Amino acid sequence: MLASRIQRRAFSASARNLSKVAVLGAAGGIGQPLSLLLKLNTRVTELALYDIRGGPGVAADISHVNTKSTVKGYDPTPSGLAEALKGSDIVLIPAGVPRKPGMTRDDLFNTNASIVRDLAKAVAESAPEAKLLIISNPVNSTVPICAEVFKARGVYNPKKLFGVTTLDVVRASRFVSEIKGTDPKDENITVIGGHSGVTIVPLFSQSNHPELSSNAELVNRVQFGGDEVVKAKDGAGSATLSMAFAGARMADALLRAADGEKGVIEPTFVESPLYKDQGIEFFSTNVELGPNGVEKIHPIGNIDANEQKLVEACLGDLKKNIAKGVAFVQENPGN
Ligand SMILES: NC(=O)c1ccc[n+]([C@@H]2O[C@H](COP(=O)([O-])OP(=O)(O)OC[C@H]3O[C@@H](n4cnc5c(N)ncnc54)[C@H](O)[C@@H]3O)[C@@H](O)[C@H]2O)c1
Ligand SMILES: O=C(O)C[C@H](O)C(=O)O
Repeated sequence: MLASRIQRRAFSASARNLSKVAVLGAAGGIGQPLSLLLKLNTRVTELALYDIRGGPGVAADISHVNTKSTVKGYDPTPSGLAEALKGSDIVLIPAGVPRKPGMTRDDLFNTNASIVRDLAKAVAESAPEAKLLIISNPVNSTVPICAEVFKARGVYNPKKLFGVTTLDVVRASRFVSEIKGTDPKDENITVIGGHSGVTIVPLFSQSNHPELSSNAELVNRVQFGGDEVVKAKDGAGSATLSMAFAGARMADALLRAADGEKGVIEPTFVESPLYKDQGIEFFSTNVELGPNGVEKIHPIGNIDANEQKLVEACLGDLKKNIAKGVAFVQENPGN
């Protein structure tokens, strides 16, 4: 009995991968708490923190947290960025500007598109095998930007590129638990589509509370939850702490899948066959994760008439957002 427990423990320890995780934009509002949460994740063995300002300071601070992983901050130079990326298994990108009240995520495109394009180039050159998690908005466009950059360099692997939509799932679960007086851990809400306004489609008909799909106020709150935070922060940015939590959850899901855990499923914005016939290359649904990233893309499943209308509204906007990202790289390939 004891021997088999020891054997099992020895197996799980030896089966664990060494995992280097890099955060690009690590000194920002999301980057700092995200890096801290990654420092607390025992599956992370090496944490590489890069930012155009403040990376080494954040790294020195976090490195005093007494968990086993090593933490290093890198200089804001091309060679610092390359060093940070080299050997990374997972790269998270929260670099870029956040919204102010009155702005849409698409209003961030002009600034963030080139930031993400240039960081994606560095990832394609220094860590083409890494799983790349894009947080920078507008996610519906920044993910296609990364795909184009990778394609141009012949290193695109659609199984390894993810738009992080986990915050929508986190919010949906929390908002439902507030209405129903339940524990959010028991409220698993699938959210599909993209990550902005009407492209965010919660599927309450598939949850413990199917009747909530007709609760227009709740659906609207999930779709525009980001605006709530932007308004409350009153010019000081958008969601950072809840986003760090969500980003750390997505990274953990990939780390668990890489360690061989089966049945790890998260909704995430990936290249998807589901609406390709309508010219929509990327879509978020539940995705089963494995050691190589995307293992299986789930279909949207049964949805009710309310949700069908939401999906229709989503597809139009999503198609435009994706096309904008693709066109940007084609017209502005950069260096
Ligand atoms: N996907 C989501 O659900 C989600 C949620 C919240 C915020 N966001 C987005 O995340 C992004 C960051 O938000 P924030 O609140 O952390 O902003 P922030 O301004 O606090 O931090 C951004 C950081 O990026 C750094 N940066 C800028 N250009 C860089 C570059 N070329 N290389 C490396 N670092 C660079 C900045 O120095 C800064 O430290 C925004 O675009 C925001 O809209 C996405
Ligand atoms: O709302 C934003 O601009 C940030 C983020 O996308 C969010 O959903 O909170």
